[in-house]
Amino acid sequence: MRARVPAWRGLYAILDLPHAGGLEPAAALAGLLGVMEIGPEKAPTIVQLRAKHADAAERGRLARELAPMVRAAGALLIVDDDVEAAMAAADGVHLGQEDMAERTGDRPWTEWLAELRRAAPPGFLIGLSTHTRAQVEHAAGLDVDYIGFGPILRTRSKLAQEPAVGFEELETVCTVSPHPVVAIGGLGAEEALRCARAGAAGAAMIGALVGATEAEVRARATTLATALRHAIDALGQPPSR
Ligand SMILES: Cc1ncc(COP(=O)(O)OP(=O)(O)O)c(N)n1
Ligand SMILES: Cc1ncsc1CCOP(=O)(O)O
Ligand SMILES: [Mg+2]
Repeated sequence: MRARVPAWRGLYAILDLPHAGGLEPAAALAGLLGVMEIGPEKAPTIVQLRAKHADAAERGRLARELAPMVRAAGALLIVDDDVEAAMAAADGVHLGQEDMAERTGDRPWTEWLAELRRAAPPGFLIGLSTHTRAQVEHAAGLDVDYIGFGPILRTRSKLAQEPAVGFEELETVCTVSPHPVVAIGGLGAEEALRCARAGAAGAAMIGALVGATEAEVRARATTLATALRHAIDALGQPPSR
């Protein structure tokens, strides 16, 4: 996904901080990046830094600390919410509907995104959360690289959450979205396979990737990424685009 034609598919690992397993950010990240050992083309290449409780300075510091580890592993780092930290240190940003509304005010989203593209480095990725079909249709006219869609199921990792959308709705959205669809919310191994079958390009996870040690995180991430990769390969068809 470094180029703006996202052929990427697989596990989208979210490093949610503070880490629920109690690990330091670098240790949790090292666990997630262990999946690169199964080969970049067979592994998740995306890690998102989601640090909702950090202030801008701390998030920027975390992004700068973690980005070299992610790059050294051949993966990509996306920063949640924080355009400035993402542009300074990472490969992309993930924005939600509320993030966009706050950033754009009265301005059309297309105009603000065009400005972001001009300011951002080449290949900078922009992801947008969607929760309804109307939002997916709106996103279809926006210059974003992928959409998140969910929560597919209820999640324990986000307090204020939209209603769960389910797998049937995911399948419909995957057929109508011109952008790759990253499913999110309440996903584990079984659910991720259902997302792949529904046509999702990726499955994003927080809780399923939490462990009390780096080795435990690594084992979870590797198992999930491998299962997802096999399911996608078995489908033998491109994901939603
Ligand atoms: C891949 C992906 N999809 C959706 C989200 C959620 O973003 P948002 O709706 O802005 O909520 P927060 O994560 O910021 O609380 C995501 N982070 N990643
Ligand atoms: C950030 C976010 N946005 C929608 S669901 C969710 C949390 C996903 O976490 P989990 O994989 O633990 O359900
Ligand atoms: Mg957000």
